[in-house]
Amino acid sequence: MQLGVIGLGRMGQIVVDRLLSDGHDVVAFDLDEASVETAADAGAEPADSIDDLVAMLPERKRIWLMVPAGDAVDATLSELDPLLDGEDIVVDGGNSHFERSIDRGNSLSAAYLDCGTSGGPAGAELGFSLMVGGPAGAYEELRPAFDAIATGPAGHDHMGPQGSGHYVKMVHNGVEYALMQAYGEGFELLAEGRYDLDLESVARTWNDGAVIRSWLLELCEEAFREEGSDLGDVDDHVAGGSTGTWTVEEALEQEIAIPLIYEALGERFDSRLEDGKFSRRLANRLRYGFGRHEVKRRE
Ligand SMILES: NC(=O)C1=CN([C@@H]2O[C@H](COP(=O)(O)OP(=O)(O)OC[C@H]3O[C@@H](n4cnc5c(N)ncnc54)[C@H](O)[C@@H]3O)[C@@H](O)[C@H]2O)C=CC1
Ligand SMILES: O=C(CO)[C@H](O)[C@H](O)COP(=O)(O)O
Repeated sequence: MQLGVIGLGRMGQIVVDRLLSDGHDVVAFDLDEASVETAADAGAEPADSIDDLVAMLPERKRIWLMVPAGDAVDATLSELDPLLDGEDIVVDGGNSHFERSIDRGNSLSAAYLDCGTSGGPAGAELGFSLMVGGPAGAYEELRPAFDAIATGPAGHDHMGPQGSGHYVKMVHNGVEYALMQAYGEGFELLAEGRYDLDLESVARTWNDGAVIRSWLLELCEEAFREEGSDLGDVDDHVAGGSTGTWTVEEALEQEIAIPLIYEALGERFDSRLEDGKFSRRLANRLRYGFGRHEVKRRE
C-alpha cells in the first residue's frame, strides 16, 4: 500500500519507518525540511508541499497525519480537503480532542479515522497500540497499515464511531496520569521513609513478577538508574496536561467520579506554581493564628 505521512517528528518518523519496513511505500511531508530529509534517507519519497504529496499518491489516497493536535491538524485538513474525495482516507494519529475529531469527520470530503496512538518513541521497535474510531470500512481498508504501525494485528482495533478512537486515548492518558501519581507517591515514601533504599533495585525487583509491574514502572527503574535514587537535579515541574484536563472535563459532564485522575492532574498543575501553593502557605499561617505554632518563612 502507498501512504502519505504528514508530520515527521518523534512519532511521525516512526510511522514512516514501520510502514517502510513492512514493505509499504511512503510519501512524506513536514513543514520542517530536515525532517523530510530524514524520512527520505529512510526510504520515503519526499514531498515539497501538501499539494505535492497528494499529487504523488495514487487515485485512492491514504494519508496519515502525525502533527501536533489543534491548529496544525486544522491547517493540514483545510489544505487537504479540496484535493480529496469520498474514496480517500485520512487518519489523525495525534492526540486530538474527540469532539474536534467528530466535527472534522463530519466536514471532511474524505473518510476520517481518529486514531489514538500509545507507546511513545519507544514504539519504534515494539510498534504502537492504536485505538481507531470512524467508518468501519475505512478501518478495514487500512488494516495492513495498522498492522505495520501497531505492535501487530493485536495492537489495534476499531473502537466505534467517529471520535471514539480519540475518546479512548483521552481516557488512556487520564489513567497514565493516575498511574504516574501512584508510582510517584510510593517512591516518595520509600525515598523519604525509614530505610536508605536503592530505588532502582526496588523498581527492578517489583518489575520482576510483582503485582504492580508495568512499562511505567520499567521507566521508573530507568529513571533511578540514570538519575540516582534521589533523582539528582530533576526538577519537580511537570509539563503537559491537556489530555488529562479533557478526561476530567468529560467525567464531570458524564457525572462520573474519577478522583485519582483529578488529583493527579491537580498535582501537575501545582508543580508549576512559581510561588508555591497558596493554600499550603495559608495553612502554615493559620496554624499560627489558632495555635501560635511557628510560621515557617521563606529564606
Ligand atoms: N510524543 C509522544 O510520546 C506521543 C505523541 N502523540 C501525539 O502525536 C502527535 C505528534 O507528536 P510528536 O511526534 O511527539 O510531535 P513532534 O513535535 O515531535 O512532531 C510534530 C511534527 O509535525 C510537524 N508539523 C507541525 N505542523 C505541521 C503542519 N501544519 N504541516 C506539516 N507538518 C507539521 C512539525 O514540524 C514536527 O516535525 C501529537 O498530537 C502528539 O500529542 C501521541 C502519543 C505519544
Ligand atoms: O499521549 C502521550 C502519551 O500517552 C503523550 O506523551 C502526551 O504528550 C502525554 O500527555 P501530556 O502531555 O498531557 O503529559
